Amino acid sequence: MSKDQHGTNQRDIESGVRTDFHNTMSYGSYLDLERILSAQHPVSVPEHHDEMLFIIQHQTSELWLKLMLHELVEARRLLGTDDIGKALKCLARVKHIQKTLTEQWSVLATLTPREYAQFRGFLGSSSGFQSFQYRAVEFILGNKHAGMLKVHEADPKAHELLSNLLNEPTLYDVFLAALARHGYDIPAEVLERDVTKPWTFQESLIPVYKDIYESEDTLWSLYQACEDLVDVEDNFQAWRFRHLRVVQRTIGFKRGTGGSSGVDFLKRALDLTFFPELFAVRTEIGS
Ligand code: HEM
Ligand SMILES: N[C@@H](CC(=O)c1ccccc1NC=O)C(=O)O
Repeated sequence: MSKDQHGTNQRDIESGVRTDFHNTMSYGSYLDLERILSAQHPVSVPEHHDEMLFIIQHQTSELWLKLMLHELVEARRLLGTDDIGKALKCLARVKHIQKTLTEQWSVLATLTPREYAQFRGFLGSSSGFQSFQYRAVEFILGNKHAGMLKVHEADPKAHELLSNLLNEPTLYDVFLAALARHGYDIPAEVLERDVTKPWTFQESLIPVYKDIYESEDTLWSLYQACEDLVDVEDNFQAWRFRHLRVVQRTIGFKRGTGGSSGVDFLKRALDLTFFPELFAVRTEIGS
């Protein structure tokens, strides 16, 4: 191919393209980029090059967590009004956000142990354990823990959000109430449980799920909702596992800045489950 066939290698800006934003909303003003892009404040002295990666990895995670919570709250509301199809739309989005959050660990995994050690001391006792949005997502999915509120006493808005979620039914509570309205036999003690407590395994739900999974008459959207909940739990565990592995390759078995034992503490989260009956029923499913 001759050189001049490549032309100017520059795209003309069409005459219709708007270029004057003195008096009209622009991309940057709509998205408040001035604020977002001036919110990275490395604390290391002298400033460590890799602290920017560390900050942006966390900030982008928090933005995705914000959207994830927004969608989970809406999915819970829609299940409460029997808008199952619309709730599934929200859960589908949640699942994609989770995938993005899990994939983005590979960016932080480029941080070597020595690079991190060079600015870790400047982080003091701050830790992801104090992420109120992460805790809010855990709460709405059923991993309630009243003791976690204490961490947020110095931040009234975060404390209020978590306190509200602690006292409200979880996504799963609302789903089970929807199943009851659709004629499934959900025991009263399940529907009237103390929602401030973590969900615990309910044997009585196994026949309900066996029926949903095996009957030809099951409403497709209810079946799909069960599978979406399984996906959400799977994706959540995948995030926890990637966090654990990145922590292990970065700080080994050092204690966490938040005061925990570190890797060992994170490992114990892998034993937690949001929707245990949806996994247990699989043992019972026949041909
Ligand atoms: C080099 C990077 C990271 C290291 C070494 C690390 C380390 C740790 C450790 C040791 C803990 C246990 C609590 C403690 O004692 O501090 C923890 C908890 C946590 N971290 Fe990270 N972390 C890293 C990156 C991240 C990122 C990018 C996020 C994203 C938001 C995150 C979110 C969390 C959350 C939510 C918890 C609480 C988990 C739970 O309660 O089970 N971490 N982290
Ligand atoms: N817990 C981490 C520190 C850490 O990762 C962190 C520190 C400040 C803000 C967010 C953090 N991310 C996750 O825990 C550590 O022990 O190194």
